Amino acid sequence: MTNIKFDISALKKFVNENEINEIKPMLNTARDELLNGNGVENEMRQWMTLPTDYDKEEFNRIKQAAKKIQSDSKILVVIGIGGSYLGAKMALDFLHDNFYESADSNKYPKVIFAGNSISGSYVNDLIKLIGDKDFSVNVISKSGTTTEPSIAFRIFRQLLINKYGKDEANQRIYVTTDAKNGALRQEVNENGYESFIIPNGIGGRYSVLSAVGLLPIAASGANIDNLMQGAANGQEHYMNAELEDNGALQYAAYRNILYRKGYTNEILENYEPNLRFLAEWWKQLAGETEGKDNKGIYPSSANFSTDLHSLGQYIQQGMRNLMETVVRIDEPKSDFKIPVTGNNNDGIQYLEGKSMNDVNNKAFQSVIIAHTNGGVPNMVVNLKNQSEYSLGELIYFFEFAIAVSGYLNGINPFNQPGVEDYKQNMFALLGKPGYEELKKKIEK
Ligand SMILES: O=P(O)(O)OC[C@H]1O[C@](O)(CO)[C@@H](O)[C@@H]1O
Repeated sequence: MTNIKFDISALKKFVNENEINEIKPMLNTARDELLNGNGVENEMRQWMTLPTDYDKEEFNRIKQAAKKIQSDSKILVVIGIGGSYLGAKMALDFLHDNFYESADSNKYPKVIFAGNSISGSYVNDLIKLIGDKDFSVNVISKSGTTTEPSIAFRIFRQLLINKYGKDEANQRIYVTTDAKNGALRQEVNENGYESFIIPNGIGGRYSVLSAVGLLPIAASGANIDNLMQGAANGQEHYMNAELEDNGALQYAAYRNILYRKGYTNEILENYEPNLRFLAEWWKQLAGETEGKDNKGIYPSSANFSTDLHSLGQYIQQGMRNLMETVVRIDEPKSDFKIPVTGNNNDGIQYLEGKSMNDVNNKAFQSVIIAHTNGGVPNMVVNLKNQSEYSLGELIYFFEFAIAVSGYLNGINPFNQPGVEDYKQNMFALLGKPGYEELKKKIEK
């Protein structure tokens, strides 16, 4: 039993039946490469068994740390970027109510993210928000040398020291990093911070079910046992089931069939505002995994019905290189009845007393019909609900599908060499020692 139903009924006019049979042998080869480890960079597949094979002692320490943060902090500042940020942010939004960050009554600390931009204004605003409130810091970086989180850590560590003194500040800093290497590991060794490990065989974008995601998620009051159980269910199913019964494999197959026909851009969509960051997380997962060797589906996102009033025009009638994947929630967290007012000045009297979820669902159905008529293939990931368990399975669904998709498209799904190029230039322009030659070259 899975909590996801992958639906391709809107693809009929775009994909012939024989096409899935034609791609199946290649898909199975890609799947086997992933499962058996005979693909490139096979040591980076530790995420695949993480939901069942994780450090239980560390898992308990994460829960203990979360309890301590809940008891002594009103704010947890989570510092990280890319895979060291997006998974936790996505999960928090997905699991909590839409305004959890601004709710004063929350019995759990607000979890606020930092170190994911180089904005001085953002830092000032966050310092203002913290004010005289008690806070802790969870700094997350596998390399320990990423510029954005390094800057933020300097700032918020100093703020902690100024407020609490060095000894107590050290008790309020939680570090998630490599087991042995990197600047942060050295800081842990020097200062005795509580620390958690990003396993060697897990890249940032596949790390949400490690301490990277688990500590912020647990600190926010969400249930990480259920999250892991849902992911374990996903692991069991998607690693073993054959194509006919395996939504993740089907998703990998169909998006590649479409890609090869010229649908080079995929838009991940939702109809619930707190799924916005699901797409942000997915964009890194898909983009860093697949976009290399001058190929790969370009991952983008849209939030409906909001963006039907902005991007909707382009999707309906713009360049026909788009495909859409909708993540739809079968049982939304709650519903609201449209008020009865007794007049029709706004023209929506016919909706009086109707459920907003029903209206939302009709919007979803209408969009699928309109967009497919307009020449945009649509796939739907139906997810049962927004529980921790369902999210765990959804995370596994996408990780597995995108990794298979990468091998299927003949690239290394586990590296990201292209990200380095701008960094080299930035280091040179900022005058980092060792980059003198490059600086001269750029300036010339
Ligand atoms: O955890 P780190 O080492 O700070 O890296 C953060 C992110 O930066 C990247 O390396 C790209 O710059 C991502 O792959 C990664 O998720």
